[in-house]
Amino acid sequence: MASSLEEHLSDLLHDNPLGMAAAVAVLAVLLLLVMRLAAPGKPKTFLDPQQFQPLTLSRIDTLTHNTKRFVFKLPDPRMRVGLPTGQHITFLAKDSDGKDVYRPYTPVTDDDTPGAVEFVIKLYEQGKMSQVLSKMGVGDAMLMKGPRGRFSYKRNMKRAFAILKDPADTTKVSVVFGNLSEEDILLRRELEELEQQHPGRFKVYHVLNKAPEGWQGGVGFISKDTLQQRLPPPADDVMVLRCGPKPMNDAMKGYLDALGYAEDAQFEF
Ligand SMILES: Cc1cc2nc3c(=O)[nH]c(=O)nc-3n(C[C@H](O)[C@H](O)[C@H](O)COP(=O)(O)OP(=O)(O)OC[C@H]3O[C@@H](n4cnc5c(N)ncnc54)[C@H](O)[C@@H]3O)c2cc1C
Repeated sequence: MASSLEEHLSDLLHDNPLGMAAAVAVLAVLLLLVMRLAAPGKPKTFLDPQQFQPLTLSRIDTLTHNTKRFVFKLPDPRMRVGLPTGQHITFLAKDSDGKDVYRPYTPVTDDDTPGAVEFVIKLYEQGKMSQVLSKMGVGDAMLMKGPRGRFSYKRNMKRAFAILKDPADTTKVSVVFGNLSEEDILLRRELEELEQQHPGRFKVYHVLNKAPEGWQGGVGFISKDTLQQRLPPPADDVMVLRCGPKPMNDAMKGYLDALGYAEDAQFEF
């Protein structure tokens, strides 16, 4: 039997060497695939809450006069970052004096994205981490740890912010977005696209300190009246999330308290 199989293979190779070579190549690829699938221990997610690990920068896009998108490559193209919605990642770097600087950042890619994680970061001339990020180039590494944060989102948890791609989630989102000038509005096109794709479910209202002539949105600081007009009134299924500089967050908390939003219906990142 063995010798007849050998003879058969030898005849086959002799008659059709290219076909045989292709069959061997296909078999080798299949074997590799089976070995990869069966390989134990390859992590599916990157983040480790216990330790900082380096991620290599693979692309930098300039978005506005002071904001860049930083794309980091995960160690395996199939790997995901491993960050639940609403949580953030801590970056660790050395400042110009050699001291450790820790800063939190929230990726703009979601946790289904394989092989990469992207951040949109505003860079401040005097900011410690901003200075490190400004000097980074493709191929440089940043130390990251996570997930971090007290807020974790569950579908339909509250009308807080939606997983818009989840058709079973009926959460409605109202964003009041304050900026200094029109040039400072980040991801404006993406936000407008979300409004168009989810009419009645996703709304953005822009407020500018310095508004151009003919501006349709709010002008000045975000006021108590703006919040009253643009947010759903307090209710058991309404939650307000604040994110911004401390003086602004403190002012918003005062307005939200006065408008009757309960303590546990407010969250500050
Ligand atoms: C949960 C969470 C998620 C976040 N996610 C993001 C994100 O996705 N993208 C993002 O851009 N930011 C994000 N932030 C903000 C981010 O963590 C940092 O606070 C921000 O990048 C500034 O850090 P920095 O070290 O560059 O500035 P810092 O050194 O902390 O300085 C902060 C400010 O003080 C000013 N300043 C510093 N030193 C001086 C000085 N000597 N004189 C005058 N002014 C000075 C700086 O110009 C800057 O305006 C997030 C914050 C939180 C809490």
